[in-house]
Amino acid sequence: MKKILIIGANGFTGRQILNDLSVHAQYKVTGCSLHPDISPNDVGKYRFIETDIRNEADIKCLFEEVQPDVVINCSALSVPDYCETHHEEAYLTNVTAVSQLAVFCEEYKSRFIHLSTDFVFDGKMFVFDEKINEDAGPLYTEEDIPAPVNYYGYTKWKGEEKVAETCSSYAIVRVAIVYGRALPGQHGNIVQLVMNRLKAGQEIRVVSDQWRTPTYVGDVSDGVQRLIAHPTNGIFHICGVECMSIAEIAYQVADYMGLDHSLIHPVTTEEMNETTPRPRFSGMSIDKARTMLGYKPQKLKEVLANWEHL
Ligand SMILES: NC(=O)C1=CN([C@@H]2O[C@H](COP(=O)(O)OP(=O)(O)OC[C@H]3O[C@@H](n4cnc5c(N)ncnc54)[C@H](OP(=O)(O)O)[C@@H]3O)[C@@H](O)[C@H]2O)C=CC1
Ligand SMILES: Cc1cn([C@H]2C[C@H](O)[C@@H](COP(=O)(O)OP(=O)(O)O[C@H]3O[C@@H](C)C(=O)[C@@H](O)[C@H]3O)O2)c(=O)[nH]c1=O
Repeated sequence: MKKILIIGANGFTGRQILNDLSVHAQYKVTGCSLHPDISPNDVGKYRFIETDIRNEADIKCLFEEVQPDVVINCSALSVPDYCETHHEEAYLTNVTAVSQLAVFCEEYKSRFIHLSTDFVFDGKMFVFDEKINEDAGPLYTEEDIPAPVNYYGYTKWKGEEKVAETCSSYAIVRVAIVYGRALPGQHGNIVQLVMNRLKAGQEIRVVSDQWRTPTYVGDVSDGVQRLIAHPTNGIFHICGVECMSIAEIAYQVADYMGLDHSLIHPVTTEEMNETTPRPRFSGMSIDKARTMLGYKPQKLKEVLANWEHL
């Protein structure tokens, strides 16, 4: 039986992976997070340990206790606006703590699966004109060199580097705009936000010039499970297959859920006046994951069609 340790198990992605893995008899799953178990109903299927990964002594106890074969790190300070104004805190969680986890993974011979982001890219290699906007152009591959435009992206890139230089067995899993149904107490996502606003008859402004490859949270979990079974080293883009603007995401939500289109107001990044810079384009190619892992994510409309059963 493989002993799996999921860090950040109260988070949106971490909880999905925790729930999915704990139903499999071949895994003995431990979830760990900073705060108490967000949904303790499923106790018995997994163990839960409260730990602060910024504290080296806590990590040591955790590894000693769990003796993990695989560590899946879904913890992070994951709000770009917060990281932009809290550099020290962001570096501590997204880089220093990750580096410590990597050292312990090496000591305990654990495979380290570490989640990262499309925000390591700046989008500047793409020329934006009418034609390319229609067909978002080439996608970033795992070989492309990061050049983050915000501090969150910088810390995630540095975290990736620590994992790659320390671990003998590792996978870096880059995801983007992770969506699905969040639990109360978890942060939401743009798909859920649009749905809630439109259902309530409220207007929403959405950027029409930021292109992403949105990722269903269940597909992240599927990709991670494939990486447990297929212990290859390196970076993997585990995201959706469709590259679309945030406005296109909003329109698909309205279309497939039968909601009012006219409440959606597309705006440019300039008009949105976001405090944190974001890459205009960060679409990632899943060719590597498709070929090496057999990864086959769902399209947004497929997830929306099944939304009530998620
Ligand atoms: N959501 C998205 O759209 C995207 C996410 N990513 C990346 O994917 C990963 C998962 O993101 P997401 O699901 O949004 O994460 P969340 O923000 O939902 O969850 C992160 C979790 O990390 C835990 N955590 C934070 N600090 C500590 C700490 N010091 N010690 C222990 N646990 C801690 C928190 O625990 P608690 O709740 O107990 O405080 C929280 O539940 C991250 O690496 C993120 O950078 C990348 C691209 C897009
Ligand atoms: C809240 C909101 C967001 N947006 C846009 C901004 C942005 O491009 C997109 C998503 O906004 P969010 O604030 O949810 O997330 P944002 O901080 O842009 O998204 C990121 O999260 C971190 C963790 C990552 O690593 C990234 O990959 C990415 O998914 O939607 C709107 O257009 N209208 C809105 O009302």
